Amino acid sequence: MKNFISVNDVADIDALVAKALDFKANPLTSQALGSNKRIGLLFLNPSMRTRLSTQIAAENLGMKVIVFNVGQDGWALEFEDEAIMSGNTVEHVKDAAPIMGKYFDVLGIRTFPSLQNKVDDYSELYINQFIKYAGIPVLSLESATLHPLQSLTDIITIRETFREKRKPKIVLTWAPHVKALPQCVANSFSQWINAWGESDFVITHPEDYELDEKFTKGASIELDQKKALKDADFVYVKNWSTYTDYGRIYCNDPSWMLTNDKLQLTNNAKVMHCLPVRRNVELSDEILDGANSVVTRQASNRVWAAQAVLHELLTNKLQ
Ligand SMILES: NCCC[C@H](NC(=O)CCC(=O)O)C(=O)O
Ligand SMILES: NC(=O)OP(=O)(O)O
Repeated sequence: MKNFISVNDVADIDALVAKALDFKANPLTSQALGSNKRIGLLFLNPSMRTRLSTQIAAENLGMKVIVFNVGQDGWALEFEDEAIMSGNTVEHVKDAAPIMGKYFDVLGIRTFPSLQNKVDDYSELYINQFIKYAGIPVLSLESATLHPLQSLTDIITIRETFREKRKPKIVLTWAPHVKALPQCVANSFSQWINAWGESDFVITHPEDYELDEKFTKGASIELDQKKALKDADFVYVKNWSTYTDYGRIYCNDPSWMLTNDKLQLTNNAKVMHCLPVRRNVELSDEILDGANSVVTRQASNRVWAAQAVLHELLTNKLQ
């Protein structure tokens, strides 16, 4: 694995999940691999779980870690090639990234979409510019359209929670929110679950909230949430803003929020969410505090996902 930007960088999802679960059982088995290696974690946007879990994962592998809140503490970066930098941006990624490539062995980057310009966001300009100019492996800590460390964690959590021989039914359901949020968690979850191919996968959302087909192709789309939830083994709850008419809130119908009543339709489903979550807007207290929620387990698995991926990046780098 050269970079970790999407599921397309993964040769074998099940093998990566197995590696993560091995690290969960024995966190410190590969301390020598990362010794004398340094990772830089660049945040252009806020983060709690990704920031902490990736640091812990890197330390478990013996790496040194520097976290840099570029968005807050660094010079404002320019990403457009041939830009005339007479505005607010101070330093071009073309100048900054090669320096980071000298300071670090691996570079992690967290960016969000603007939700203003679909073409720009979906071109993944920021992360691609870092890949182009840093010259070292780049790890997505969530980008404009995808969140691969989250999705790997989600599959790890499903794998360790579901013990039956048959394929689980997994439902990704849209939920209400007060803000226009990125599509990245939903895109990425769809992309990974489809590539994994080990489930009956259904996506449910209000009309006009369809995601980019590039990620959802292979899933069944069911606009009736109650029908979709029937016999589900896992319900993944997430808000996203509209994709087609980009970055808008068309619906804020509170009846889309998952409640215990709706959970009755499922096969006693485990409920998942990437977090952070707005309680009693996106997900009810009764679900989050109830026995079916696995959100804390899911977030704790972020360490093992990051550790498995860093192990792959370091192993590839040493070859
Ligand atoms: N890193 C995981 C999720 C990040 C982002 N959530 C947010 O921006 C929440 C903001 C708020 O609730 O105000 C999202 O949904 O894609
Ligand atoms: N789920 C997730 O990525 O959380 P943070 O935004 O806190 O990193």
